[in-house]
Formats: sequence, C-alpha cells, structure tokens
Amino acid sequence: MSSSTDGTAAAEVHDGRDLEDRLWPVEEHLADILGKIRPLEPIELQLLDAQGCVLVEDITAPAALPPFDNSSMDGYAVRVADVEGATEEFPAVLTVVGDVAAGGGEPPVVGPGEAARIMTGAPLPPGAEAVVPVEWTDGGTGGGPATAMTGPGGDSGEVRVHRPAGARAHVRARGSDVTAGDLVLRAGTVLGPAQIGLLAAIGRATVTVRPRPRVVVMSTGSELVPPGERLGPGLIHDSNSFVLTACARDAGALAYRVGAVGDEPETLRAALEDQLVRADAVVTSGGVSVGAYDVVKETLSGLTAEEGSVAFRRLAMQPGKPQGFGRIGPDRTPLFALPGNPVSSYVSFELFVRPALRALMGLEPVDRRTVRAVCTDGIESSPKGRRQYLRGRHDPATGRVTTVGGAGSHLVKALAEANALIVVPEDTTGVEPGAELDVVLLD
Ligand SMILES: Nc1nc2c(c(=O)[nH]1)N[C@H]1C(S)=C(S)[C@@H](COP(=O)(O)OP(=O)(O)OC[C@H]3O[C@@H](n4cnc5c(N)ncnc54)[C@H](O)[C@@H]3O)O[C@H]1N2
Ligand code: MOO
Repeated sequence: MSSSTDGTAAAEVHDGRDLEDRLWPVEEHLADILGKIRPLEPIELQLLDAQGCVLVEDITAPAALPPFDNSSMDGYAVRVADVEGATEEFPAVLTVVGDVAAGGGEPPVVGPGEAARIMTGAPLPPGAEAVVPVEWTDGGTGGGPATAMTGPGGDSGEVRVHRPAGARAHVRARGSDVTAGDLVLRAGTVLGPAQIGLLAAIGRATVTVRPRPRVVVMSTGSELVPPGERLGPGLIHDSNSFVLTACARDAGALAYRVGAVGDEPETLRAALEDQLVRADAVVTSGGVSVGAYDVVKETLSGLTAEEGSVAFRRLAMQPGKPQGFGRIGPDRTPLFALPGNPVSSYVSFELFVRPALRALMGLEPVDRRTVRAVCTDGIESSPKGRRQYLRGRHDPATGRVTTVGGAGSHLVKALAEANALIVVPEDTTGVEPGAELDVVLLD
C-alpha cells in the first residue's frame, strides 16, 4: 500500500486539461454530497423511538397541566381560617375526615373544623384551601411534631396543626405548568429526554418526526477476517466495518454492519442488491484506489443509468484522498465509497458521511464543531496541495492541542487516543510549535 504522502504528480494541480484528474477541494466534495441529500420523509413514531429525532409538527397541549389543583406535600388539606394563629403550644385541633391519595376515588369534603389527609400529587379536596405539611402537625398521634405520616389508620380521629397556612399554600394550581392550547414544542425541536417527558405528560403517545436513517455498512477486501476468528497468512481483522457502524450510530443512524465482502465484483453487486431494501444510505470501505483488485471502484464506476451512478474522485486531503459518492438503486440511495485505510475511512466518515446523515435527519448544524487551538508540537511534512487531518488530543481547559501518532493512515491506536482532528491547510507544509490551527472536535 502506498503511503499518504504520495501525490506530487502533475495531475494533482488542476490546470484545466484533465478535470477528472484534478484534486477536489474538501468543501466542494461535501457541497456536492449535501446538494444531493434530501431529508427523509417524516413518519409517525412511538415516543421512545423518536428520541434524538427532529420534530416536524408544532405540538399544542390538549389540556392543562397539572390537570387539577393538587398538593405539593404529604400533609393535611385544611381551611385557612381553621389554622390561623396555630402554634405548637396552642395547636388547631381538627377532625380528620378521610384520605385523599394520588389517583384515588371520590375525595372527602373538608368542612369547618375538619382536615383531610392528603398525599403529594393528590387533588385538593372540595372545601379545602391550603395544605399543611405533615411535619407542621402531630400526624394524628397526639404527640410532638411528626416526621412522616402514620399508616392507613390515620384517616380518622384528630390532628393537631402547629402552624398556620395561607390560602393556596402547598397547592400546585391547575394549568400552572401548561394551559390548554399552549404551543409546547415547535417543529424543528430535537427530541431529548425532557421533550419526550413533556410529550408523555400532555398525553401524546406518538409524534411525527424525521426518522433515523438506516445505514448499511459494508467493508470490502479478501484479506479481511472478522474479529474472534484466527488470522491466516496475509490476513487482518476487519476493523473498518466496526468503526463505521459505531460512527453511524454515534451520528444518530440505525446502522447495520454487513460482514466483509470479498474482492469479486459479483459478490459486491449481490450484497448491495440484497442490502438496498433496508438502506437509506450505504457506506463501503476499501477498494477505491488504483490497485488491481479495487472492487468497489471497478463495480460501481460502470453502473447503467438505471442502476445509478457513483463518481470516484481524488480529494485534496490526507488521509482520505480516494473517495466515491453517488446514488444507486431504484430509490437513488446515497452511497459513500470510503478508502480502506482505517484512519482514512474514519476521517472520511467524520467529514462527509456524518454531515450527510445529519442532513437526512434534518439535524443542524451538520458539521462537527471546529475551534482554534495552539498546537504544542511542530508538524513536519504536511503534503503540499492537500489539507491534512492529523489526529490530536485537545484540552478545552487550555485551548491547546497535541498530535498523537503520525500521519500514517494505518495508525489505529493513535486514532483511539485522539479526541480531535488537527487541520493543516492545503498551502502549509510545516508548522512551528505554538502555531494556532483549526481543530475539529470529535466529542
Ligand atoms: N498506487 C497507489 N496506491 C494507493 C493510492 C494511490 O493513489 N496510488 N492511494 C493510497 C491511499 S491514499 C489510500 S487511502 C488507499 C485506499 O485504498 P483502498 O480504498 O483501495 O483500500 P484497500 O486497498 O482495500 O485497503 C487499504 C488498506 O486498508 C486496509 N483495510 C481495508 N479494509 C479494511 C478493514 N475493513 N479493516 C481494517 N483494515 C482494512 C487494507 O488491508 C490495506 O492495508 O490506497 C492507497 N494506495
Ligand atoms: O492518505 Mo489515504 O488518502 O491514506 O486516505
């Protein structure tokens, strides 16, 4: 395999003679992809299936929240005049007329000189104007201040109240959270846990959202063996299909990993045909450079107009120079043919596939966050004319970044230590320690 710093050939400079051979700027490739991606059609999903998705409808509340006046404390529902001036020494002595439990049936009516035991969340019973917490009473025991309610038998007898309570004290008013007809969530909201909770609270069981894209991930290469199996001579474990599936999930997609496909065009064709029915996007790795067995390029360069089209190009970046993108099959499903070198496929996913998946879901922004950071170490030999994405560790506290590993696109251990990509511009071939650079944050 040739290394990443190849490419000083004349064809790398776009001089107008050979458009196919020019190096595509990273932004141009991304713009081409995003220009061909349409957000997925909205569907109605059960609440928990809609987590992380973008709402496409305005949601109004059909009824008030809370739906009724209710107690915010475990205690006694009382009339204000009955507890006026009450102290521990001179308590208000009230007759307990029953219990009001959350979700309970018909509540007792609280008349003058009476109280009803009430639990947090239970409706304020008729006649009552306030709630005194059980800690402000003797809890019906005839002793000192209570720390908790007694058992079920405490729904009768007497209670001594030690403190007064103003009107509506410890009462959560009907509609104090949401009034009927309120716009509670706007179209465009991303549904996180709190939004899903609100939808459930107002009684919505389903919502209309842009769904998560179903992404089929396929690696290619006859040298690939699944992890867990023994390696023979010249074989390596398939790691790309795992990292890309994990990346797709991380981007919000439902990802299906297809085991490695060999280097035969017929096998790849058959696998793609099989998988297309369940894919909103397909991601392949490997087989896109200029080798004798570059199956993806060979198979997908020659599609008929009916089958779709995939363009293979060389980008002005390192790693990730050879790339394919197109749309295939009856639904013109987007297909990303990423280079096989492990770091190249990962970086390509981050820069091109992740934004596309977010665009399919209607999520914004589509790009990872980029910040300026001081690079503590020097960088030598960044390829001229290509934007280099080096792996780095970024410390948000100091705003500094340090390279991890080198530029080699086979260095998976360093990739696993990185939390950022350090961007060395196309026209820069070396950077002094302490220089400020763009850094793409990966977490
Ligand atoms: N003569 C040239 N050779 C190469 C060029 C070039 O311009 N001229 N470009 C190099 C660059 S840059 C890249 S990137 C790679 C891309 O190659 P392919 O996409 O065809 O990938 P493969 O040849 O299939 O594999 C490359 C490398 O990665 C390993 N690999 C592949 N798949 C997996 C996987 N699923 N898990 C782990 N590792 C994988 C594979 O064994 C190779 O070592 O081409 C350069 N060559
Ligand atoms: O440099 Mo390749 O472009 O290793 O991805």
